[in-house]
Amino acid sequence: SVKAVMICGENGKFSAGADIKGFSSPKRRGIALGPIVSLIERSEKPVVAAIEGVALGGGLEVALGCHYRIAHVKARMGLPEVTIGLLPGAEGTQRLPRLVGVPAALDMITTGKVLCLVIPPAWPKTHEFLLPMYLPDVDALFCNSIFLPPGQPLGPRRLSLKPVPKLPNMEAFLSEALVKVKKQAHGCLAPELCFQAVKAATEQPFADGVRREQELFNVLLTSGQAQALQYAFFAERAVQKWTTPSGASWKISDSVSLLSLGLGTMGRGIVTSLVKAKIPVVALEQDLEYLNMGRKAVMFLLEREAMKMEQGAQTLDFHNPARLQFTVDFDVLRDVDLVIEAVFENMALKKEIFHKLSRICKPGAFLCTNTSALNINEIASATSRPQQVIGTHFFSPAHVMKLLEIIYGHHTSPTTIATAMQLAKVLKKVGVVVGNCFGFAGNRMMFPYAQQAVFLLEEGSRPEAVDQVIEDFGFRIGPFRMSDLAGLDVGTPARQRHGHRYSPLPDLLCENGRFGQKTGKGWYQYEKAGGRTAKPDPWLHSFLSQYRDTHRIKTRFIDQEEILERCLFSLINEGFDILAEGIASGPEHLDVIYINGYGWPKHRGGPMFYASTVGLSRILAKLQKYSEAHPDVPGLQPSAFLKKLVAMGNPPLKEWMSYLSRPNNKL
Ligand SMILES: C[C@H](O)[C@H](C)C(=O)SCCNC(=O)CCNC(=O)[C@H](O)C(C)(C)COP(=O)([O-])OP(=O)([O-])OC[C@H]1O[C@@H](n2cnc3c(N)ncnc32)[C@H](O)[C@@H]1OP(=O)([O-])[O-]
Repeated sequence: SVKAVMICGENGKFSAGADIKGFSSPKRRGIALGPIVSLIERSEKPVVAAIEGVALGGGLEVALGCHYRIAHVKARMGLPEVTIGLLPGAEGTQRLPRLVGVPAALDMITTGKVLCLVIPPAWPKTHEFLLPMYLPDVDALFCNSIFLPPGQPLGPRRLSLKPVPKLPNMEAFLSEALVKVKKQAHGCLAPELCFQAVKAATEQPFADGVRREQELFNVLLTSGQAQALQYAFFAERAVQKWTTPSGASWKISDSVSLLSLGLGTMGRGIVTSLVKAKIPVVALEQDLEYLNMGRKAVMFLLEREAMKMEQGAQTLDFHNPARLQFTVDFDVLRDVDLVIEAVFENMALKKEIFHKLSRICKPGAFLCTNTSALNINEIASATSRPQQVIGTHFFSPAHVMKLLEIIYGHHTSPTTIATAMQLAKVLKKVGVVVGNCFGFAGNRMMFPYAQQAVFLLEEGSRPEAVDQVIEDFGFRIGPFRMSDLAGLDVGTPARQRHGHRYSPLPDLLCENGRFGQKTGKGWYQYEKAGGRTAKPDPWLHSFLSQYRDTHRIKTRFIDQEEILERCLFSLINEGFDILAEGIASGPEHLDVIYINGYGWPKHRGGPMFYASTVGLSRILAKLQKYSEAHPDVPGLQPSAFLKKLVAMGNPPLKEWMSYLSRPNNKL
């Protein structure tokens, strides 16, 4: 008597796919999802997938095995397996191309993009995928089952029986698509294997394609990259549940409307970020000249962002003064809930501004500083409300980079921290709460890394050699290309004197007018000032050899392993000190910071996860070797916490913090 079967989710969600936690456990439980999807498809009764909320991964694959799919207009669908180092393993790589064609299927599966329904006016009702049906009451739909004309044969509704739509130039299309997939993978395996699975659908019958899909899935499942990406998935969620040594925790939060202050490079990106998040903003500059320059830059960025937004998605309303206003008048700050200061990295200037803010802003207003390293407590001491002062360290370009490092001072209240975390969420950024020290967490780990890179030049290497090793590891950009991009005159590595080795190389280049891309030469040479194409520079090579002669530095050939280890292990070493001091509350926090703020390759999980895969004993042994060779470089002396973990038998990353009796919190 059954007329049709309806598969739907609960709580307004269809399904987010397989339980990712299940993949990391060696003994994966239960039978595979693929055969279940095929069983659904073989049903003699019509099966309809009623999609609300999300249909992701295995969830969408179940829907593809149904004969009909109907979706709520706000439903979101995708096959995001590639983002966790896998591929759709329930026959999705074979069914999706049969439904939407190879180009669309490849795009979805190799990028993991999640699609919203964009309902064009003249929606072709025959195109049943993403059929825009409201589901006010799934049961009513079920009773009516209005979609299923009686007696319609189910054969044509079974995607596995449908041929993959042909392309006139399939071979050429696929080879071009493969080049693009490889280019965007940056060393990550999954995108290319996703491509291979979809390619199999164009060449083999369904059953053979499914076998090929399973082979490729199993290769990825056991790859270290899948474990690293799944670790990063949960780490990004773990950092939302922040706590501080003083006992503040994530369970409280507040809403904000806000004003940003200062329109330097960072300020422009921050304003753009806020306007994109539909937060009313007033941008304030020191004088009209700077204000007009800043306004022009912000409007340019916003025009570009508006063009990038999907057609039909909400537009950016930034011509409306109620949404975005520019001024030089400090008095405008009276009514705002939150201020973000983004002026020059000068403590005296920041204290002067915070003193002024403290007098002008309403009592409940939060005062945030975008400083990248300066002492939050000292800035807060210039106000009468230190409990409402916090660091909100954006990363350049602020409207693109996902990381927002949130730094609490000694007096910062839990509500202030929670409000800053809420701001990160509203800006669709990843907020990470850390303690106050020079360089906080991210930059503090970056100092020894950048310092080692320059020392390697002194000892015989070249910028292009160091950058090559770091970029082959998976970083988008090596330390010297980064330094040229940021400008050598901006924040050179922390100079350590008092008997500790330091390198004047960056300053000497500046004295030679070599600031990087902005002057057309720095560690590399460029086609022109502002040029982007870095070319090795013979001038620099001879400058380095003269420099070595002057300082009587005996040069030697430095192999790739030493370059990688001295840069990354010194960064990781600093991370262990940061954990021991309670500046960060767990290794996941440092990994999320590096993945989202410094371009650490996500498929390697982050510096601390990477350390756990290399093995702490190996890292300790290498640091001991390098610090014996360079006794005047503190950054290479192994962290006491690292030594303790090795002495305790290399516990897994999840247990590291339990070995800290009580972090000697410096706050
Ligand atoms: C066979 C098949 O081919 C293959 C092999 C697969 O199917 S592989 C799996 C493919 N599916 C995915 O990749 C989807 C991943 N999830 C998401 O994209 C998002 O979660 C979301 C669905 C869009 C909701 O976002 P949200 O912002 O509203 O909440 P949240 O904070 O992200 O998540 C809320 C809580 O749910 C947890 N969670 C979410 N998705 C999960 C999943 N797939 N597995 C395990 N836990 C998950 C998450 O850790 C958090 O836990 P806690 O921190 O609260 O303890």
